[in-house]
Amino acid sequence: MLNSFLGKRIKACGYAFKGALILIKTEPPIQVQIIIAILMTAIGFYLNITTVEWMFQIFSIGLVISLEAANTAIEEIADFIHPDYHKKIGLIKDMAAGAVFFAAITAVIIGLIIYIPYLF
Ligand SMILES: Nc1ncnc2c1ncn2[C@@H]1O[C@H](COP(=O)(O)OP(=O)(O)OP(=O)(O)O)[C@@H](O)[C@H]1O
Repeated sequence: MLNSFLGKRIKACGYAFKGALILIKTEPPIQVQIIIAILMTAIGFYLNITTVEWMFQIFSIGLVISLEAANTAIEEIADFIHPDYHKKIGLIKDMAAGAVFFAAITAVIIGLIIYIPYLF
């Protein structure tokens, strides 16, 4: 029983990893977020930010990429369920994009709080 529980969890991790790879390979918004994440990580090393600042930066990057991934999945569902134009589909897609917007604004504010003191 434990074996099958563990086996299922390991399989689920495999599917999740496969999903992450698909997102990285095929979705330009995710690719852009990953480039920004790499750039911010390089800047973090260059300016030698503190452990707490690293924690906030990594959390912000994870939050934005995760929500971008969820937004992509919602867009896929919307297009699958209703490929034609519909006001409601537009609303659903805009709301999902709004979630990414909230995360992105939060990440920018955190970034400013971390980096402004290093610049002045
Ligand atoms: N089927 C539809 N019906 C109504 N409005 C739509 C529909 N598809 C897209 N839209 C509108 O166009 C906007 C962009 O939709 P789209 O699916 O191209 O998202 P996107 O963010 O540009 O996609 P991607 O991230 O793949 O570039 C939506 O937020 C919505 O306002």
